[in-house]
Amino acid sequence: MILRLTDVSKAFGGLRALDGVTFEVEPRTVHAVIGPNGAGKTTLFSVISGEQRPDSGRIEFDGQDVTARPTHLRARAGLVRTFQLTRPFAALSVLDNVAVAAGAHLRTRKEAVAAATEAIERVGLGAYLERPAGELPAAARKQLELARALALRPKVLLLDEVLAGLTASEREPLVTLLADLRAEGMTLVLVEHVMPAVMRLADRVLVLERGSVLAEGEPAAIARDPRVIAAYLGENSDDALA
Ligand SMILES: Nc1ncnc2c1ncn2[C@@H]1O[C@H](COP(=O)(O)OP(=O)(O)OP(=O)(O)O)[C@@H](O)[C@H]1O
Repeated sequence: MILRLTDVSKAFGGLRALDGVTFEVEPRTVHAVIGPNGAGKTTLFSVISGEQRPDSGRIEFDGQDVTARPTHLRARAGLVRTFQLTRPFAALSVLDNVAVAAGAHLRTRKEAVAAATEAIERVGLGAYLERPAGELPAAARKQLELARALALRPKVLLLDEVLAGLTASEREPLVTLLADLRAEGMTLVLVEHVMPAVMRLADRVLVLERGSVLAEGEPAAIARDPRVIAAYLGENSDDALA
């Protein structure tokens, strides 16, 4: 077990964004989190990464209780997230955007630049190293966000809708990269609406509905689960099986 949530709850006023969520992630696996809008997926990522503190419950990462640990220390230990809306420093180069992220965790600028360059090449942005991030098209910004996370050399990478807004041909290399990262030993947790990619990548799928776990299991079983079809997959469930 590399990540475990036990009975995690988080409310905003009277709204229970997370309501007693328990689940476990095995190392070297891909765990997808799906569910309708407002189900609590983003909040789940925020409490795992430490941007928000749960009201109750416990979060363990790599054998340690990190429930009260600040975000930067979780990231330094290898628990890293990406954001759905990417906000790069527009005037800085692609390299500097990633090096700034890496630099918070590495001792020297030289190490940060090396880690950043490696991550940028890995995501396929090598040709844009010196270009201002503000000039990147939307698809490349997604790659930049992924590079910022990879430069931290995560053990567990939390990916927030990294495929959203991309065309099928733009998705393809990213899906391949994620599969490669898993094969190399990284653990991935992804919030994703793109069901064919979820079905292809995920070892396990967690389904959230109104802050609670509706179902958890292997992708094929989840895609057949009548409760999941009713709550989320609906008419697209045939596509999901593809
Ligand atoms: N900071 C906040 N303050 C108040 N309510 C919030 C806050 N963050 C989230 N919520 C509410 O908590 C619920 C869960 O939101 P969350 O963003 O986690 O869902 P989601 O599954 O990520 O949705 P989506 O698929 O639309 O991104 C929603 O009803 C949302 O309006």
